[in-house]
Amino acid sequence: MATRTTAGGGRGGKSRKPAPRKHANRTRNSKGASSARRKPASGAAPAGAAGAGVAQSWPVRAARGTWMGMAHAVGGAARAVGPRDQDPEHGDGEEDVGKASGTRTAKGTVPQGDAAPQADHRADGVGFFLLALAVVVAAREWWGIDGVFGDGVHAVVAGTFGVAGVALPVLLLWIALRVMRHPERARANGRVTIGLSFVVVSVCALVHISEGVPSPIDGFGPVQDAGGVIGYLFAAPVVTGLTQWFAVPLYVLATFFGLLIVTATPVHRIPARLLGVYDRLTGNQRIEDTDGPGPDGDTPPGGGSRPGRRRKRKGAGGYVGDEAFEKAAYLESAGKAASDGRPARSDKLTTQRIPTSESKGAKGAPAIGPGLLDGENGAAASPSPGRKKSTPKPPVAPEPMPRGEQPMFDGDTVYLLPEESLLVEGPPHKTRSAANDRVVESLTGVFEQFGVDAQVTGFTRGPTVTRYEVEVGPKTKVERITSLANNIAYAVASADVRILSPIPGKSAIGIEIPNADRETVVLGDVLRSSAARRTEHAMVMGVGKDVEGGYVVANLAKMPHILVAGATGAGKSSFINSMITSVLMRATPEQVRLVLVDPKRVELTIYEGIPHLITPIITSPKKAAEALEWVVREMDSRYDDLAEFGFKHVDDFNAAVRAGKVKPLPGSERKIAPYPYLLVVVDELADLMMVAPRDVEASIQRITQLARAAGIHLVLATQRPSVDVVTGLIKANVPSRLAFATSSLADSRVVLDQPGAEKLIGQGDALFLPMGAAKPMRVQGAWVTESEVEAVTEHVKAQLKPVYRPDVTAPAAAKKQIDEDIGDDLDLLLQAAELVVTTQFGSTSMLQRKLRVGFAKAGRLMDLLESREIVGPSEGSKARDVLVAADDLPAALALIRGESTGLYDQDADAGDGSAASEGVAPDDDGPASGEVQVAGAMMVEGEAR
Ligand SMILES: Nc1ncnc2c1ncn2[C@@H]1O[C@H](COP(=O)(O)OP(=O)(O)OP(=O)(O)O)[C@@H](O)[C@H]1O
Repeated sequence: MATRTTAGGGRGGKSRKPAPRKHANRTRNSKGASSARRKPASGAAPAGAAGAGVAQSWPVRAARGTWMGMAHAVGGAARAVGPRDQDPEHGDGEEDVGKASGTRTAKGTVPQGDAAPQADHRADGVGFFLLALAVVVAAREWWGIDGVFGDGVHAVVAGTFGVAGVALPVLLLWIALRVMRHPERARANGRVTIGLSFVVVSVCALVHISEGVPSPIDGFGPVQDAGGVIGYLFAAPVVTGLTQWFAVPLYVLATFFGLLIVTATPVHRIPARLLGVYDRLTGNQRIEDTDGPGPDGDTPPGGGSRPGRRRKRKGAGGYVGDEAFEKAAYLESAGKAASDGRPARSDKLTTQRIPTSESKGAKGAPAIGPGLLDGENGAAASPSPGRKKSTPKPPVAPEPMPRGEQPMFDGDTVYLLPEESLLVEGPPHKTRSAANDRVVESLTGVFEQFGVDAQVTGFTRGPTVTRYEVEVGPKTKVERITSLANNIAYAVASADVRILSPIPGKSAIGIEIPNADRETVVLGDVLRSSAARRTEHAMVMGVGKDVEGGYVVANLAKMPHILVAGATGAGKSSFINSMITSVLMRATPEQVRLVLVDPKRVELTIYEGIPHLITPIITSPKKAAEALEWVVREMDSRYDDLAEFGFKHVDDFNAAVRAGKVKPLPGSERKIAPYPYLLVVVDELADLMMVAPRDVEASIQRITQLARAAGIHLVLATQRPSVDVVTGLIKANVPSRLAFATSSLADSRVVLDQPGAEKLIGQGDALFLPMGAAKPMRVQGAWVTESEVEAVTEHVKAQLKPVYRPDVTAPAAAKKQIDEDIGDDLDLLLQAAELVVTTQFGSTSMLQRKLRVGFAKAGRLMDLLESREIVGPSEGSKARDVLVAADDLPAALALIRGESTGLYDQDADAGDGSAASEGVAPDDDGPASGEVQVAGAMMVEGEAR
């Protein structure tokens, strides 16, 4: 079996030898060098065969200059007419068939760097030549211009292609326009040439057969009037050997095949492509693929409503179903390499207007900078000069914002997403290297040595590991291979050999062996891949590359929460960096807001001051615990709004708000605006679990159970995936997992519920188990350098200052009046209550044993439980009666915590956090609830523009 080529290396297949990295670097350097060399010539001299260093006489230079001047003028005109599709993968825009017109650019995107104008020049030269040729051929073949020259042209054209030569001008014109309008698509030229060759040869052969397969021996005239020399050469042998009954279908098929190659259409995508062509012709817009796009209500980063998308996805009731059950991870399909990706986003897509707030004059604060209005709370909203200053400890809880309201970005500001060019391109993907061949030899050697009837039938090379496929003979037990694991490891000199038996979906055993020459997967390439471009959802992040070299991206909104774990140095922080950078690259602060918790104090500092933050980066675990409680309140408050306006998901609510369908209740002055997604990132869960395990666990549980529909998503990272940090409760509610190398098998089991992560090789090598997936997929995490992150954050910070919510890290005003007699024992008391109620066994000695406390302490806890009517009075040595049923445990715990309303009782607590803490009347008070400010933050009216 041949090596599968899935990424960067393109679809060259077996024949294409991947360039070693060194060579790739050299190529890039030489490109840089040559462009530097050419700089003084400033576009006059094309990159040509003459070479920059060869001196040319002035007539030659003048002729070249004139030619290229004309070529460039024509090329420029060709590029200026109409929209140009941008497709980085295939260089052809075929992928874009059926894509919403909003993804096209009116101006077109010019390839970046010094190489871009050079490429344009070269392309113009070639294109202009082809154009001229088309005119010459048309002059003779169409308009019958006579003369010696004309006869010569006819002899060549008709002699070669026969009557099919009539179509040559059209073909030449198409190629010329393609070359001039899309110089960046040069990489696809090989494919297009092969496809066209198939078409031309087949058509000539068919024409020749239809004319009775005339032979040049009988005179050249009939050959010219049939399929020309090409037609003869291809038709005659097949017709002679196999009759025309075979030849005709063969060449019809070959024509069809050629067209598929030219348009880069895999057979299974033919219907979608045809549909796309139909849509294009009729101006219809629809989702291009079944598993691609984000949930309804996604707005393209640049706004712009997408009627087709909505039409297809919206059900009759307007609710699209539980989008979270759609796929969380997108994989680039085989062959869709994107290492040649260039930014395809139009200016339109990267721009978002943040409109002037004519609303809420009472609350609006004065502008503090050009185009910027500060938020409600001047002090809290000012840019954060440094963490210490930006997180002043208020002596009293600051005045919270009204329920549902979020800080607004005001002002007539145009927000531009960062240019994709801020993220560098990585080296091309290798599909095979000498190291792979050596491993194949070693494996074969091991099988021979131990007399096992097995063969390495192929391999797929990923960036970090290669999966070698082994097929065993008919009477050979699969276990014989697995039992050779140690010998294989010895033979290939690597301890990290992982055997998959079988490879899912294949009758073959997979042996994953680290590459001696591993590659770095750069985030920029992942975000430019077709997998990433398939959806414009703001919460899509670049994950990395899988073992087959295909890019993997994931939609954080569909995870809907993820646990990231791995030993120190395994790559968690790098993953979080890639994730946040992905969000910054794709989402405006109006679309996604971040709560970053960084108890380690070093990892996330670089993001301090970005406008996506809803509160300064939280470094204190205690404040982090409070922030989680705020998230719970925020979630409740969003739920209230959804219920009030009759929506089930924040996406639907947002879509309705954007469509102007959500009106404030009569008498209310609420300014209704869409909610942003809220992404809460905790970069060391263990630190939080140390300070307030119960509170943190309770908040996480509540958020993870409910927050999905409210657009709130958690990312929990830890280097200690032990059961006391990742408790059963947390695990049960965080469905997506990403395990980097763990230090033990037990840790791997905690994260993934299965072994495997302990065999990973670190530095971003990970097992990814998105929600709903049966088996984890191995990925090499995307890498983004600090300077790239800095460039991106500088870009976003330069445009908007963060507008912080003042109440995120403030303890809730209504929070718990913990009884004095409990003192510091709250956590223990809660555990005691839980033990007693769940076991229905009121024994002091049990508390002693289970909680590991002394007799005196256990007795005191029991007395406290008695005073709260959880257990009955002491009956000597007998166990006490338990007065609370297991079902009522949450309410009992809430009572101990001093929460006036049941935190766990959803109905009772709807609006509690907000109403009680924010001093507005509770929901059931009609007029007051109508006056509550809505859902404030995200004024995305600008999208309509
Ligand atoms: N995706 C990646 N690609 C290439 N190298 C990586 C990748 N991820 C991590 N590394 C390498 O591993 C080193 C450690 O990574 P990182 O800091 O992300 O680990 P960590 O798991 O966060 O560790 P800690 O828990 O100690 O913070 C990085 O400095 C980098 O050299």
